[in-house]
Amino acid sequence: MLVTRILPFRGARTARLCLCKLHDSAGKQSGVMAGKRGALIVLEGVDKAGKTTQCNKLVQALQQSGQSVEMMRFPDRTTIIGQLISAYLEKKSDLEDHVVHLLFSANRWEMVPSMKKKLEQGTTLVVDRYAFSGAAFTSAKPGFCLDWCKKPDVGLPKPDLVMFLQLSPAQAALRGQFGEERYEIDDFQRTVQQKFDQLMKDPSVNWQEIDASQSIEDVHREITTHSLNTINTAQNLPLGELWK
Ligand SMILES: Nc1ncnc2c1ncn2[C@@H]1O[C@H](COP(=O)(O)OP(=O)(O)OP(=O)(O)O)[C@@H](O)[C@H]1O
Ligand SMILES: Cc1cn([C@H]2C[C@H](O)[C@@H](COP(=O)(O)O)O2)c(=O)[nH]c1=O
Repeated sequence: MLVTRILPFRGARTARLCLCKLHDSAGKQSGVMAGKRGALIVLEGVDKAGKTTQCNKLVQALQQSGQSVEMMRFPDRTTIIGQLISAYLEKKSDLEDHVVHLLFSANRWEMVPSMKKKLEQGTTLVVDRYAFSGAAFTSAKPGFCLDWCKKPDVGLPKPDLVMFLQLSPAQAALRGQFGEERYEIDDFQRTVQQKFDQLMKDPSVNWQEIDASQSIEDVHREITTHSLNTINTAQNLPLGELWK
C-alpha cells in the first residue's frame, strides 16, 4: 500500500510542506521526496585561501535568511578514515601516495548517504573542499595524472556550484599558520594551483572564480550572492553525479 503524507520541512522561516511517499507495507521504498531539495555548494582553493572563514560566514548568513543549511568539510577528520588522513597531514604517520588518495576519496563516500538524505530533506550543504582538492593535490605529486586521480570520486553527488577562491600561493603563504601541515610548501602549492586551473576548464562543473585577495566582507558578499542564486535554481533540478 502506498501511503502519502504531508510533512513540514525543518528550518525554513516560512513553513513549507512536502509531499512524501513512504514505504509500503512490505518495507520496500516506493517513492522519493517530492519537495524542493537543498543545494550542494562547495568552496575550493589552495591552502589558506580563506575557505573555512567563508564557509562559516556563508552558513551563518544563510541561516539568518531562514534557510536550512549545514556545513561539512573534507577531509572530515572525525571518522576512523579521517583520523588516518589527519595523522598523515600532521606528519605523524606516513602512507603510500595511492593509499592516502583513496582514503581521501573513501572519506567522501562514507558521507554520501547522509549528504543525499539532507539534500533531499531540503537542507543546503556548504562544503569546505571536495573531490577537486582530491584530484588537484594528488596529481601535483610526481607520477600521478589528473585522470587517474579523478576516478575514485566519479559518481559522487555533483555540486550545484563550486566557488574557487583565487589567491596566489605566494599571498596564501603569508596567511596564518601556513607551513604546519604536509602539503603547505610553496612549490607544491603552485603545482596544485595549476592542477586546479586544469580542473576549472571542465564545463560540466558549475565553477565560479572568486577573487580571494579582497577583504573578508567583500569575498563574503560575492559568495552569498552566488549561493542564493544557486539555491533557487537547484531546488527544482535533480542532483547530478560528478564527472559522469
Ligand atoms: N580575505 C582575507 N583577507 C585576509 N586574511 C584572510 C582572508 N580570509 C581569511 N584570512 C585569514 O587567512 C587565514 C586562513 O584562513 P582560512 O582558515 O579560512 O583558510 P583555508 O583556506 O580554510 O585554510 P586551509 O587550507 O588551511 O583549510 C586565517 O588566519 C584567516 O583569518
Ligand atoms: C579533501 C582533500 C584535501 N587534501 C589536502 C588539502 C590540504 O592540504 C589538506 C586538508 O587541509 P584542511 O586544512 O583540513 O582543509 O589535505 C588532499 O590532498 N586531498 C583531498 O581529497
